[in-house]
Amino acid sequence: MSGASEEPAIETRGLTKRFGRQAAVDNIDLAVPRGAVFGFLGPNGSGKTTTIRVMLGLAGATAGSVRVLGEEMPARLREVLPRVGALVEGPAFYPFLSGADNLRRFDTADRHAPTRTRRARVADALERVGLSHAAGKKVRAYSLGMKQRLGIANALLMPRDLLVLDEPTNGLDPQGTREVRHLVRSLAAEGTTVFVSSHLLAEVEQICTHAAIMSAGRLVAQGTLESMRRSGRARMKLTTPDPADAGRVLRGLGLGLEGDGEQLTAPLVDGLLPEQIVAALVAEGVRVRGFAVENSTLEERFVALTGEGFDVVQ
Ligand SMILES: Nc1ncnc2c1ncn2[C@@H]1O[C@H](COP(=O)(O)OP(=O)(O)OP(=O)(O)O)[C@@H](O)[C@H]1O
Repeated sequence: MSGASEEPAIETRGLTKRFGRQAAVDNIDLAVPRGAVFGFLGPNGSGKTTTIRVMLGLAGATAGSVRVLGEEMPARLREVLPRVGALVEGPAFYPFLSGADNLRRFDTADRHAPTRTRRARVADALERVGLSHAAGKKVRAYSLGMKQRLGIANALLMPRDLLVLDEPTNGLDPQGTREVRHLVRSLAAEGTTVFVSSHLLAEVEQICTHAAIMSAGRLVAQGTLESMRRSGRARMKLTTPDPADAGRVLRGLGLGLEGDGEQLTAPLVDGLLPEQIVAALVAEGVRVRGFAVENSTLEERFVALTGEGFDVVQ
């Protein structure tokens, strides 16, 4: 049993989904560890939603395999889905029913959900997403953000081992975004694995432990946030009143300089330690006022891997 619990929460092997000749998802091997908050990043159209749909059995794969919570999908769909909460393309709510009544309807349709505790379950889910005050309001009067949160409440009606959220903060105002972030953190603290797709880098940096980057249907990077930052090239940053001399020394060490004036930066190169750079500068009489080594940011990694800029809205 312990072996099973150590299997990744989601694992794909060679997963491919074609629409005609286009591979929307192209041979991806994704591994989402249990307990992770996993950010699934990529520009629009890179294949995130298609991957999620195939993962959840909403669409069939052209090739490859998917395991969710240690079970083969879609063969074990009926066993797996009750353990998975999902928000994909917003569920269809009845606009003329209240938020609470809509959740009750979804809960009624779930054969695993006991009737006796329905009322409390719905109230709890609404409270978790900050919608208690609007429980009795008709959904047609909800803002987009409120509908989004109601969708998450729906995914949270029953305890879940895995929560899959496709762009959960789309359309949310800053307050709503903060609430969703807070919610994701508290779910993770309770041990739920959260898989969240996003094109918002800041969001992923703030809440995720792991991330993967999609580009044109391919998985171009995945791992812990730390490892993704590390795998980019670190840079040195020098402040000196002697930029001309410093430039000469740094170029002599094989560093490609950027910047001018008193601030010089350069990507570090293999086999040259920061302390060796400082020693060489000092030996040549360059006055070092400041010296720092900075890891690449996730944004730099993303741009380097996908060739696209990133929407860094908070
Ligand atoms: N049902 C479909 N039929 C044909 N092509 C599709 C279909 N669904 C998606 N695609 C195409 O597959 C590619 C990947 O789309 P997908 O929606 O998975 O990307 P995404 O990364 O989720 O982007 P977005 O954030 O815009 O939803 C796109 O080029 C899209 O046009």
